[in-house]
Amino acid sequence: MSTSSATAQLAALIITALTARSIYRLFLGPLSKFPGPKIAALTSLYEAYYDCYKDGGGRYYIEINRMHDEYGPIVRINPWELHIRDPNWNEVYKVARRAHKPLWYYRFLGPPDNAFSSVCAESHRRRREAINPYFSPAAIARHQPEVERLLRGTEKVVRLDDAFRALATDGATGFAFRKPFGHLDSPDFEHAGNRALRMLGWLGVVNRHLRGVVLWGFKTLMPQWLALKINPGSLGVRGFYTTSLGLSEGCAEKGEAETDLVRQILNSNLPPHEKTLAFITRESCAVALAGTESTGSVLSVTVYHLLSHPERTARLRAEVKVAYEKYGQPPTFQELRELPYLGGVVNEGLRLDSIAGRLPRLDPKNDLVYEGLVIPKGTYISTTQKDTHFCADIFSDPHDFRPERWLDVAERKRLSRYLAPFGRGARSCIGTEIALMEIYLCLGRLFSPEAGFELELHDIDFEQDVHFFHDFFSPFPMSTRGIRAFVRWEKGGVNECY
Ligand code: HEM
Repeated sequence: MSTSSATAQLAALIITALTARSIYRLFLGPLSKFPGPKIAALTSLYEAYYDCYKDGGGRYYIEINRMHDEYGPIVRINPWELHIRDPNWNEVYKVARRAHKPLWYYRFLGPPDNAFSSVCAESHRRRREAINPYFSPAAIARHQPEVERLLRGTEKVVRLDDAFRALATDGATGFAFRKPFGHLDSPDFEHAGNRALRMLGWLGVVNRHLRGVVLWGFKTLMPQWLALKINPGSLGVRGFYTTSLGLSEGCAEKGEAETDLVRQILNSNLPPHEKTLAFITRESCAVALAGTESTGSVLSVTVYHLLSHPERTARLRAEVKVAYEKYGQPPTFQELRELPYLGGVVNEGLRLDSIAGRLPRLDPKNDLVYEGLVIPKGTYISTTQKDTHFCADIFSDPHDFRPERWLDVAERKRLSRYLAPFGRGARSCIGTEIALMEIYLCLGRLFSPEAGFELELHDIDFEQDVHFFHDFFSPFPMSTRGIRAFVRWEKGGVNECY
């Protein structure tokens, strides 16, 4: 057979296979009965366009919302996934369902070799059980002095979003390795590294669509000079892993009595091949990364909203002051948690910010039902917390930051049912209490009578600099200008902050 006829046959074969796949996806497959645009049912390139390119990427959530407006509460958003926009439906996240996470979507995190990105419920259960004791109430309480120590560094605020990301990074790494990375000590709060995390978010989304090639190439093949040219903070991203590796090594060499995440994993029942240094580093790195952008972003947005409502800041200051007087010393995390107005502030911050991405799952064994429609087992199905958090039927004027909505006890009970910033079910956030501790202590100290300084926002455009625009799983605003403020020290003097 000549080369040209072999090529023609191969081309004919590919065209036939693609045509057969298209007919199956559009007319014969089990998802063909669900509403949604044909183009999304036909190819995932439609999603890839919004995720990787449109308006800088991370914009498929806007298109998904448009689809819901047109087609109703359940839509087919790609060839294999249904999305539901209904605050009262969370069937797939129930613990008893033991749903899996789809590999293709969670590729934004790299290989599925840690609790966060584990694909099947069984391997997740094993890995989560291994690290769970390290997140016990006693462990969280032990972490409070470390967070307190870190907070003393927040007095030298430069750019608020960088400062809060540095605090979150040091909080999460200090928890995992018992030794923070030290980002709060950096004069600009590791600004370049924070920028790089944003790029990593976008790369992760591209990685999802290119079957994992991007992150692998970035980590292993790309020379350092090129990575630096593309983004000066790239070293920060690589540094995140190499610093974690060094700290994991150090932890592993310490005595058995030591308490850190590495020692916890070494003492667990995981099989030996999941206790290698590389494996442990990826698990602890995943924990640290999961706690970095999320908490940093929530704190930034919450403080922005407080500072842009002076009457709310004043109310918070007054409440915190009374607590200082009551306890005669800085209130602890648990004491701050009792403050109703601060509680409303934290809930509003978590509602307006937190994770941006949809959270897909699949139940491999059982069909699901939505409003009489049977969703066949093995179908990827997702909901997005933000749809509920911004649902006007539940949270009136949902885009407003309004801590007062949480003050009435009965109303708080109703609203709490719909607030799920940390996800739901067996795969919900293991770091919830650490995140809350950092947020409560940070706000409690920043707006305390002993803070020693006041903050004033400087040249901020809400739509550009604060409002969630890109879904790189974590939410990112349109611009990279950050949240800037003047720091007015009580003893006089002003530091302008960028
Ligand atoms: C405000 C801050 C935070 C928010 C909003 C948040 C939110 C979430 C959400 C929604 C998930 C579920 C993701 C999914 O279903 O795919 C998750 C998982 C996770 N989070 Fe967080 N998180 C925060 C802080 C933290 C912190 C401080 C840590 C650790 C120090 C952490 C560690 C993790 C880990 C390890 C998982 C995976 C759990 C598993 O699959 O078993 N998070 N987080």
